[in-house]
Amino acid sequence: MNRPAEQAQSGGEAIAVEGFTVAYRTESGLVPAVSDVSFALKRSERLAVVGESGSGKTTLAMAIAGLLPHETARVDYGVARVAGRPVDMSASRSVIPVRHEGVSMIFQDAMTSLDPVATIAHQFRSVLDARGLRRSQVRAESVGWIEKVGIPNPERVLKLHPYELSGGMRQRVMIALAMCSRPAVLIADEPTSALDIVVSRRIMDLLLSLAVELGTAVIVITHDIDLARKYTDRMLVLYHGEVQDLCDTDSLTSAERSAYTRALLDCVPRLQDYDRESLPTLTRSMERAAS
Ligand SMILES: Nc1ncnc2c1ncn2[C@@H]1O[C@H](COP(=O)(O)OP(=O)(O)OP(=O)(O)O)[C@@H](O)[C@H]1O
Repeated sequence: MNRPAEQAQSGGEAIAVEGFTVAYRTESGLVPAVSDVSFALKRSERLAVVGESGSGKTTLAMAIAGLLPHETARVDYGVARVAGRPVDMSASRSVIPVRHEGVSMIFQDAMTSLDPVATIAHQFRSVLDARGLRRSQVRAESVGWIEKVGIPNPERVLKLHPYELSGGMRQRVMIALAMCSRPAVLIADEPTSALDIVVSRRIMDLLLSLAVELGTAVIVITHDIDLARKYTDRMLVLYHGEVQDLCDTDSLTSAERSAYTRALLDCVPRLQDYDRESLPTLTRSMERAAS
């Protein structure tokens, strides 16, 4: 994909991980969820992580963001850098996970990540205070960010609580809060699956234009292959926690792709398939792709 603004921002490495492996601690011992994942992204690059339910997408995202505590999971890796600096990505020693510096994350449901009892102004303060800004600067930046994400009347919105906003507005506030720390990497876990198709595409357009402006690399976790193909440069396909393919989005349909990736693509519903006798399943499609 050729985006001039993006090229101006690109160049530097945003994130690099090598041999990234995560296992959950359970009563019956360590259960592997992600095995030996390696990738690197430049500033403004966009990676989609796709795969069926349970393939390890969220685990990968949470571990990279630093949101898995030590009691829950063990994280092993060879190399982990964010914005060129080594980062300790072993699961957080604290019971309350501490987000890795330079990595922000947004979730499907803004209500679960916004503090329900704090005003929007308070939530901006708690992020922007970390940058050592004066109170008046925090206020001005908060107003600026609310405007940037397309919400009118920012002074009024700052006084509201999350439950007083619509779902689309909450999602926009969450994006503003995630981006105002100017992260090198933004991880968006199913950012639009709770929204209708029109709002969902608008939110993706907004998120990615901010990422271009700030030179932030974006990792989108999604089940929506069409969304991934429209909005990302590269795809990482996971199955049982293992990488099946890591390729340019444009080459996703190439015959060189793994049987799993081809089966996953075969399961994307298409309008022209309306008269298919039975819907494709991953198991049947994989058998066909492998034969
Ligand atoms: N806290 C946990 N303890 C033990 N196992 C877990 C825990 N959380 C997730 N798992 C397991 O890890 C594997 C990967 O789960 P994960 O949620 O990362 O998959 P996913 O691809 O994000 O799925 P989905 O698309 O449904 O969100 C699954 O087998 C899941 O059951």
